[in-house]
Amino acid sequence: MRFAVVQFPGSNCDRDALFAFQVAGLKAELVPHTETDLSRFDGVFLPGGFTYGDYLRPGALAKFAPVMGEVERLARRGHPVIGVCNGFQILTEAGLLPGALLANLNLHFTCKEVHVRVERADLPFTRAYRQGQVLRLPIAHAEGRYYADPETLERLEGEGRVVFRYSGPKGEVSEAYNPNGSLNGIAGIVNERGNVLGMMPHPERAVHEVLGGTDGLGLFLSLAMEVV
Ligand SMILES: NC(=O)CC[C@H](N)C(=O)O
Repeated sequence: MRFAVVQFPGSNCDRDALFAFQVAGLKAELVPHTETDLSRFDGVFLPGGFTYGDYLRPGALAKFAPVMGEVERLARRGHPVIGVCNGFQILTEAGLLPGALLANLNLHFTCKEVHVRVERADLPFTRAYRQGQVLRLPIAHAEGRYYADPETLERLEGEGRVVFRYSGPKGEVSEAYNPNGSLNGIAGIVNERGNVLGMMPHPERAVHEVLGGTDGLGLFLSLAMEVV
């Protein structure tokens, strides 16, 4: 499997993502936001950062980048598409995932380690984990509060599309462990088809002991298990 890691103006987690793919033994390449042909890739990763300075809203300008037509095409064809942090914001702005990422309830940029519970371990992104497994991952965002209207939220929960939920170290879900005020403690979701993932925590920053943890590696190893 070969992955494209898209570099938008203002991306800052692109090289971390590339490193994570390499640690998992996957082929990945950086591609510019101006790329209009991703046909040589099997999947695409939209990294975190501050694309276009987060002007208007995070992701609101990046969704118009030339590469996004190809991202949509890959998503429609069922290829894995992953958006982390700013990448998640871009996927919601582009309409590839429902809902929105609003300003954190505390109105602060929050950079710390949190725990998330794996709610679905049967997806191309999570099959190296167990359902209910608790991961320790870093977050670093000012606008990570997941919001969706009540009907959408009910659908997401009913269809099992919440993939990661903020929790305590033992998997306890409570507002005390919700770092940004996300509805239902949602940290990551998938689309209906299960091939487009958006998440606020950074798995690519937790793939080696030297980074302080390896709990994010499972996401990349899961993709490596995928047979194309
Ligand atoms: N690390 C990131 O991707 C930051 C996301 C976004 N720019 C925010 O602060 O909400």
